[in-house]
Amino acid sequence: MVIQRRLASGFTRVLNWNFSSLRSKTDALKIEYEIEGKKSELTVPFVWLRDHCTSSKCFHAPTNQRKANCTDLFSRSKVERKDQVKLSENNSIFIDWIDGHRSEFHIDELLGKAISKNQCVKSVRKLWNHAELEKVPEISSKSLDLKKFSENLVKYGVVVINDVKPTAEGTEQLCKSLVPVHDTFFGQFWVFSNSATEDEPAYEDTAYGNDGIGPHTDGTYFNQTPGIQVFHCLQPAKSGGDTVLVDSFHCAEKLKNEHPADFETLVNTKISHHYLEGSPPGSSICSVSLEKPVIEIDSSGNITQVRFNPYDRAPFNCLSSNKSDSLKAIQFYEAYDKFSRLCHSAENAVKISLQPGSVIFIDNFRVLHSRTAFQGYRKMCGCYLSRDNFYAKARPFLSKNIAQFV
Ligand SMILES: C[N+](C)(C)CCCC[C@H](N)C(=O)O
Ligand SMILES: O=C(O)CCC(=O)C(=O)O
Repeated sequence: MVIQRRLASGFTRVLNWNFSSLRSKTDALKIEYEIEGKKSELTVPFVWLRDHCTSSKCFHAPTNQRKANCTDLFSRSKVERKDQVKLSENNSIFIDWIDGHRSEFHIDELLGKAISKNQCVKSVRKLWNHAELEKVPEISSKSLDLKKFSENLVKYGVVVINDVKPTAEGTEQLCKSLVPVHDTFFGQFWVFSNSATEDEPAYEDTAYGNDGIGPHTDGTYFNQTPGIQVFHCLQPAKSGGDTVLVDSFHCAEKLKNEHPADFETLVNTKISHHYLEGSPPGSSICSVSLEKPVIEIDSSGNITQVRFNPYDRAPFNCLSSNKSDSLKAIQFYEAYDKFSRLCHSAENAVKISLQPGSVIFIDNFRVLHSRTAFQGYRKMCGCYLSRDNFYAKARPFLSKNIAQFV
């Protein structure tokens, strides 16, 4: 049945629909539609449609929560006769289900929910290397523009807020006003240096010394990785102690282009990280993550998280009596080595010298941080912030074309 509708251009128009069979004769609806003159079709299982019914019986609009618990979806998702499906003037599809319930689906709403937007994620992030990020984006705390802050963090994975009171209290206040803290055993808010005191407690980690530390993400040994890393250098070192940043998504994309098999290996091999404190190791703090991939991707292939910390890797207990496991270990090391080289390449690094008054926010799922060795006393403060809560708060601020993809 062909339906002609006159609509203003730019709107979606349903051209045709029919029953379609996937597993049984009539378990899906094939919808042919047109957007700006471009024809497409989509086969929508009836069970999907029933699951997305937004009638007040199935959906609680004030909370945007479904009412159904999915225990009887299939028995309710039956449509046997063609006259149980109707198309309205305004491109809504009505379905009268076997149990007498009626659902309405407007085509734009249906397509908006059915088709993944993940293909567009890449256009929102601006991946960078040394040449492409001339300067870490900065904004002032004096007229703190949350939209600008959020957009920079989403785009570049890093942003600096200037004109902050150069105290731990001032920093903590600023952070907590932006996003809820992501607490860990290091505490909600930390003050640390290379010379431990009661106010600047040290943990058994290189961060509390003055050696250089290579690029890494923090908290790889947690299943809930800290989302946003915040640093404020309250007292810079006499020399050294610079921060070096690397966009690991850029490195991962480069790996994917140049060595696709190695990229796949890092996506498909799961490894574990640990943080062990005490004597014997792990007797006072024993944080061990489940096995997770170094590069995590979504169902469209977009990179969603990099967990990279060569230092904090747990024993790689991947071997067995089966030789193919040993071969897989070699493949992993080859891939990890290539990725690590990219993460350590000067071509991909951006150096910044943190100063009192400037607080840096780093997306710990994406941007690696490292520190050069230093001489003299150096005092830092900071915290982890919840990335989920950042996005929950930021999406309404972000321009629509960014918000729907992150
Ligand atoms: C940030 N803070 C100073 C509290 C802890 C630093 C921990 C660094 C650690 N190797 C890791 O990767 O997590
Ligand atoms: O001291 C620094 O600048 C950063 C140390 C570090 O890498 C960390 O805390 O994760």
